[in-house]
Amino acid sequence: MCGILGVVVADQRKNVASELFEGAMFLQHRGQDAAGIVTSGPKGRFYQCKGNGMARDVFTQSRMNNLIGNMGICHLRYPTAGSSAGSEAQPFYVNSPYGITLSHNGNLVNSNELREYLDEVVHRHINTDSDSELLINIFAAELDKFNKSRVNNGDLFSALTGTMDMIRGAYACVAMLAGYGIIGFRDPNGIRPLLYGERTNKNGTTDYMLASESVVLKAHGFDKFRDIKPGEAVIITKDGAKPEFRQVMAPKIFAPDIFEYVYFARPDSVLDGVSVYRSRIDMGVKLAEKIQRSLSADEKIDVVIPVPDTARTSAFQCSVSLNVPYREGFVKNRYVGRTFIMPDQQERRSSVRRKLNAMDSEFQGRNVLLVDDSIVRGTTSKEIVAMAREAGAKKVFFASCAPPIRFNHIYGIDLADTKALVGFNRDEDEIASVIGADKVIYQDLEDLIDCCKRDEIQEFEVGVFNGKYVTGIEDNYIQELEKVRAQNQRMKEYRARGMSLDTNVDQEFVDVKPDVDISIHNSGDYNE
Ligand SMILES: O=P(O)(O)OC[C@H]1O[C@H](OP(=O)(O)OP(=O)(O)O)[C@H](O)[C@@H]1O
Ligand SMILES: NC(=O)CC[C@H](N)C(=O)O
Ligand SMILES: [Mg+2]
Repeated sequence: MCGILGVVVADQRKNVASELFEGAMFLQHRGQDAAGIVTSGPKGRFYQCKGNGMARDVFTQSRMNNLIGNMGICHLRYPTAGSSAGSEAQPFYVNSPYGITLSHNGNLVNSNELREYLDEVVHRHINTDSDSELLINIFAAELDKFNKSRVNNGDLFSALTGTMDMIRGAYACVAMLAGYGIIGFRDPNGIRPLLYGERTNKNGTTDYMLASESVVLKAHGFDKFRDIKPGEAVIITKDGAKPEFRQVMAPKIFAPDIFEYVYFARPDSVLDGVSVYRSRIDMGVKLAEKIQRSLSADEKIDVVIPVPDTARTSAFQCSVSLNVPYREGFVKNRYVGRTFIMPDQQERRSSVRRKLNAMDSEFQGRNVLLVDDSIVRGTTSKEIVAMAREAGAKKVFFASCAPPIRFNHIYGIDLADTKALVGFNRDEDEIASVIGADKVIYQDLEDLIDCCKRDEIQEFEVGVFNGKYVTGIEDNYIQELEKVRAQNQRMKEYRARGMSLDTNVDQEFVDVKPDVDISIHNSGDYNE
């Protein structure tokens, strides 16, 4: 689940790069694997800086100095399709037609079909395994159909209609046309979030921002903001004209991904009118009710302890509702990022202990209720339960604000293959025994939906819990996804064992891209 951002400032002499960098810091939790900025400056030229790593590592001062122009877009990547190769870092760029660059959050679920079309019908070269590269090329091919030396807003909107007719899946995007402006659009189910905001300058001019989460807009003074609607697009030109909005595709069932509220988004964001913080408070209330129904009289809880960081809001409310003391029994190392979105399982496992440390005083001789937002692979929960026992806990109950995750997430959250999910083919007692807890208590799906539901949103994308995906998927999509994930994983292990691909080529790796590959326009390398 990536973070995307776009800014156009009215003052044409100003460089927008530093504002994009600061905005990226507010979206870092959405993607830690790669970061990129592209700006558009004089003569309609693009200036790019991107590569693997966190924003602060990729966007060094000297690189930032080279990013000129009063408009630009940014991307924080958490790979969910293809690999984590440097060449798949975004924004993507195509030079024809007009020079387009694009940042994508989400996943396309008809990649095979699109790849075939791009190759056989419109003859466009695809250089990576990324679905986002397919998306930018489909948009470029649609724009090409006008065969004009210059396009206008109407053409761009029509090309987006053509693009949305072809692509299937989840997508919130910010694109930029060289020397022209930035474009935001969101899939017709509104699965992934995207907001638009305005900031009025002292001289009466207006700056514009597009971002994945409201927290960026607020922090940067874009205080007039709203969500882009499902199937809607906006074009913000660099000349200061009033932005134009258009419904480029009729909206379908409005079904934002519920996982944004469970785990992904920052608590201080409001997405599609729903406060992430409030929804997590409500999750704590409902979870407490479920816990009361699930525990017998002799299963007494002495203390509620959150699994930092995301679960803290719900855990606190849960303790209030249960009328049981709340204690921060695990201290989080603030220098370790989110473990779940790390691409490598080995790294995820060792990170849990580096990230969290148990204080014996809060566990010793007590029956503890550990509260987490979700249990995915069980990596965190297994370690956490062991740490609670090592710290002297008598009984360890484990509660999850989300229901059991039993299916793939196919819209931009790399939740692991079904077989790697601890909830796959296991009931709650079996899960408790795998993670070593005395009991596991899960939120019911209807309750979770109730916590997020508002008048305007009645449905949510909840495929990870029930296997029903709002867009449907192309045949073999999941098998293909799992195959590529497994190949990437084996490739990493293969390299970790120091085996050279040149001397010992395994047939299955022949079509897997190396971790660091080069390309012409989308190179992951950057110059100082
Ligand atoms: O079952 P697992 O595979 O371990 O995944 C679930 C855990 O991963 C996430 O935490 P993470 O450390 O990524 O982020 P956080 O600090 O925001 O809680 C999530 O909040 C759970 O704690
Ligand atoms: N998490 C995301 O939104 C990822 C976007 C895109 N599918 C990629 O892998 O780069
Ligand atoms: Mg967590």
